[in-house]
Amino acid sequence: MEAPREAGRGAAPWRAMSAEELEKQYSPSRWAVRRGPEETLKTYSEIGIEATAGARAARRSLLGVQYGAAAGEALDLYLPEAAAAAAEDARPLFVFLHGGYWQAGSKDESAYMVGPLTARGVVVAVVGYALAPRATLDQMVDQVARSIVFLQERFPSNQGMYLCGHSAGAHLAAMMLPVNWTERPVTPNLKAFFLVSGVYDLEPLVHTSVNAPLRLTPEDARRNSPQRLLEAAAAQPGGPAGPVLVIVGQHDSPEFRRQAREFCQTLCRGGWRASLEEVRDVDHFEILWKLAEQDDVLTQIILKTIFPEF
Ligand SMILES: N[C@@H](CC(=O)c1ccccc1NC=O)C(=O)O
Repeated sequence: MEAPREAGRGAAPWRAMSAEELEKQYSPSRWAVRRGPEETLKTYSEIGIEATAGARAARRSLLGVQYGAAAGEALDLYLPEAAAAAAEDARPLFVFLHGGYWQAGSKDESAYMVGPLTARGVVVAVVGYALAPRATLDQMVDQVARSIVFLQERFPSNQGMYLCGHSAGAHLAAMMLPVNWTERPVTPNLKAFFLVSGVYDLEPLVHTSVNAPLRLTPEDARRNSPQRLLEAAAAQPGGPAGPVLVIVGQHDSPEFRRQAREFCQTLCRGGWRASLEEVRDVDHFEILWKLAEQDDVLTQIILKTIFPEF
């Protein structure tokens, strides 16, 4: 059975796929090369829990800081070595959004990168957001925007805000690109985006099991697709923010890799300083859990973006 098609929409390859193939393309664990799907997801969770416990044991942290009044609107802050409190404001701020298809995952098992980044004096914020079916995608996008405003107000002298998301979190981070911050209480000092193994055109997901708790219509999907929004918009009002690194694993599925390529092309056409980074020999999950390693290639890309002079 072929995935439903809408007359007039482009010849995107996913439209010619069977429902079974589409389901597989958007099941990242089925593309892991070193372990089966179940073991992959189990390892991903174990490493996330272990890295987060390690970060909370080794670093000063402020947990469950509410950026909004609703349930789920909280973030964790991880602070570098005991700098003078005032100095914390004048540091780079790395903001992370976890994956889990907007229906799973949490800030409490996502502090993978805290060790290497705080060791270099970077403040790390791991943002939580409400999940489906309790929250809609539109509400999650608004929560992320409000968390970024909150962080800018909490760290007004920050040396740059670096927004990173993995998988569904990369989607939520990408949805910040078209935001007109003049309509928000403060304009964040966004210096770069790291979009890791994301989805940017959500319409294919409407026809997979991912959509069960989200219940997106094709219109909901298009409204929440940065690929669609940025095709129509030029670079961010007031000029493009800093570099946008669209990152994908060599062993991500062909659809995830196509989405990364096409989104990067759209950004470049819109005047953004975007680049495509394919990380060799990692799958959808290894690409993230290796951020716990100081010498990991993606850790080094992030650090060289934050500290170009080093
Ligand atoms: N059921 C999915 C799980 C998944 O896609 C996922 C799991 C953890 C973190 C991110 C994920 N993907 C997108 O956000 C799979 O089979 O790969």
